[in-house]
Amino acid sequence: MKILSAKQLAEADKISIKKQGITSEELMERAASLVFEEIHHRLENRPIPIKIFCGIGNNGGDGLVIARKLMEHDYKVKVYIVNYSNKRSEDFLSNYDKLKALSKGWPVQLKGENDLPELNKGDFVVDSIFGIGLNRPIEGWMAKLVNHINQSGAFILSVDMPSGLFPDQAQEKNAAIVKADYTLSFQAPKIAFFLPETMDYVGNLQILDIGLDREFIGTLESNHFLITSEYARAIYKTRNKNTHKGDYGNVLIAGGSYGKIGSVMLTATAALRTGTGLCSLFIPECGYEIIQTGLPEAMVLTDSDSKMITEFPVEFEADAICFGMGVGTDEKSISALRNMLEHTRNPVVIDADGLNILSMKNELMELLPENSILTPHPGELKRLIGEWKDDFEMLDKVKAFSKKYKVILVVKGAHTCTVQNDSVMINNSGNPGMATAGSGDVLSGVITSLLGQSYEPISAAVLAVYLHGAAGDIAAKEFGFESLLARDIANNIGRAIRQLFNEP
Ligand SMILES: NC(=O)C1=CN([C@@H]2O[C@H](COP(=O)(O)OP(=O)(O)OC[C@H]3O[C@@H](n4cnc5c(N)ncnc54)[C@H](O)[C@@H]3O)[C@@H](O)[C@H]2O)[C@@H](O)CC1
Ligand SMILES: Nc1ncnc2c1ncn2[C@@H]1O[C@H](COP(=O)(O)OP(=O)(O)O)[C@@H](O)[C@H]1O
Ligand SMILES: [K+]
Repeated sequence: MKILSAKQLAEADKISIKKQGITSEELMERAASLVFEEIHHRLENRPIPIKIFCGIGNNGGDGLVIARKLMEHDYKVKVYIVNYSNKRSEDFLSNYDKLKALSKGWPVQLKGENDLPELNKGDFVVDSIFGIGLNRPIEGWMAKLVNHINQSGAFILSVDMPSGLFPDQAQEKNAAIVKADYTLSFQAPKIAFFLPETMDYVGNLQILDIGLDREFIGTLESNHFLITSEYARAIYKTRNKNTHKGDYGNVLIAGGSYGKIGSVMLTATAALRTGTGLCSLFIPECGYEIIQTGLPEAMVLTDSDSKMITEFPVEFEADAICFGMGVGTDEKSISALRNMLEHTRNPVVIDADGLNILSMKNELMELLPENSILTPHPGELKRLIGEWKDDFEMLDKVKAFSKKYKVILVVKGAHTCTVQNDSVMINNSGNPGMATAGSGDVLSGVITSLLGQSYEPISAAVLAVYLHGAAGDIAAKEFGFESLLARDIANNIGRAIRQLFNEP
């Protein structure tokens, strides 16, 4: 699904109004009615105090429509107009009149910090102050209002955007932004919903299709996409009946050191669970019995060193190679990675200490085969690309790095971003239970497996990230966040694949 900018969405509003022969007020009625329906569906006429904060632009206009519809359904509604200027939008004004006609009274006008209304824990707040029209940070008494709403303990539903959040540009530190429990956003996701510095403002996210012109949206260019299950399904390749293990890749996973053999075991388990035909590990000698006993499906080659990798079996003909988990950064292991890169033409997967080695020995970057996949978490990423001042600069630096070295970066996090050149594919599956040791090792195994099964490198990365998160979600249903182990993610990859086809 395309992630669109505020400018593109405003354009799509305009074009849709024209093509559908409707007024902007009718479009507002349509969009806000969908929000009303979501609220009505959840509250089921319970007498919860609903407090709606409306700005004076079109986001505020949405709030007025929502208020009117809720009143028509006998909800207990109080409307506050955040009256920061006299420039009310036309559609705000006509809905203001409609609301007045219905309620026979005036909404409460807020004009300064002395007007902040009482809010209680059990209240249901609708935040309709600013949407995608925000063009500067919220300041002065309105910032105090935002903090007042945030500290109230009320349930907060934001309409289109949490007010104060820029959809597609960097935010000032300590900016006043509504911290929503739930955001109902119109038509397309906005990038700020997924970036580490701003995702917490959004709460649960739902995108409402307000029926903007599909043809026009199809023509809009965006470098940013949200990975959906439909997209993952389209990438996935089914198996023929007439087939054998040789059709599903022979992968080689090189890693581990004394005390860290578990990492490669997790990677290999995940590769096998993702369908790899033949899985071999290259590990220091100390891991031989551990792997042969713990994972009989895998084959093992050992280094001459008992505790770390010092060489690479360059004669091994692998369909995909993964290097790095648990390796350490000893000079001897660095030469093992150099040796591997000097003898490999196909894209490889580099994770963990493999990435740390690349950061230490920049010249090795030049040896990476085109379209190799690097899977840094934020700490490893900093070592690779240096510090960044905000998430947008981070994305720019990652894009530049991808172009310079012709590699794919999988920037891991709550919403993992897979970056190739200028394009960013954002993942929405997964959960906080996956913040546990070894879950990154599992992801590398899934990616390597798909690479070995002849998926295009970018498809392997994107599908793997999606399935890894979906498998984590299935595992969390069984174990809860706290008990989830990395191996549970690997063991649920099959269920995540079946779920793509609604076969739980
Ligand atoms: N016909 C349409 O265009 C539709 C618009 N919709 C709603 O309209 C919203 C966008 O409306 P608007 O463009 O009117 O913008 P907003 O309602 O988001 O903001 C209103 C105006 O406030 C001013 N402003 C921005 N930041 C400010 C700040 N920090 N302090 C003080 N003033 C500030 C700007 O001049 C801005 O245009 C969407 O988010 C959505 O909720 C929906 O009703 C769908 C249809
Ligand atoms: N809150 C979260 N939501 C979704 N996914 C998460 C979350 N926390 C961690 N993950 C996923 O778990 C993995 C963690 O990887 P990493 O930090 O390398 O762990 P390790 O080094 O222990 O293997 C990544 O794929 C990341 O996207
Ligand atoms: K809002």
